[in-house]
Amino acid sequence: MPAVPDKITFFEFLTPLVCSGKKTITIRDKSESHYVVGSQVEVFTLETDQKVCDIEIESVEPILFDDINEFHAQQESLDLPRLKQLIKEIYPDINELFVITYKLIANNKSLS
Ligand SMILES: CC(=O)Nc1ccn([C@@H]2O[C@H](CO)[C@@H](O)[C@H]2O)c(=O)n1
Repeated sequence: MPAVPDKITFFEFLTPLVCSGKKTITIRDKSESHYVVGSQVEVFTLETDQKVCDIEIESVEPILFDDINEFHAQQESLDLPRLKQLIKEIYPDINELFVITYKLIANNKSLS
């Protein structure tokens, strides 16, 4: 792993939201919290490892699962119950998570 991570994966079904600029945060565990503010990161689909767009990291902040709220859901472009369910599926026993905020820089494909 490079000192400054330059790649992030998302579930394929979420990548249109990331690459259209609708989804501007992701919530990850500690192992994926080492992104550096100001760095550029390539976005790939988890399932097929396809590059879909580039983002720039704007912030990385700790959060507890119980503190995830409507505001995060809006930034995720997901319903809050759906977001919490997804996070519980991905990180079943983890309470200490990180909100990674990013902005879209460039698109690889035109997503319609
Ligand atoms: C290895 C890998 O790709 N992991 C993950 C982990 C999370 N997520 C999404 O981030 C948000 C907060 O967890 C939700 O929208 C999740 O669905 C994702 O797409 N991919």
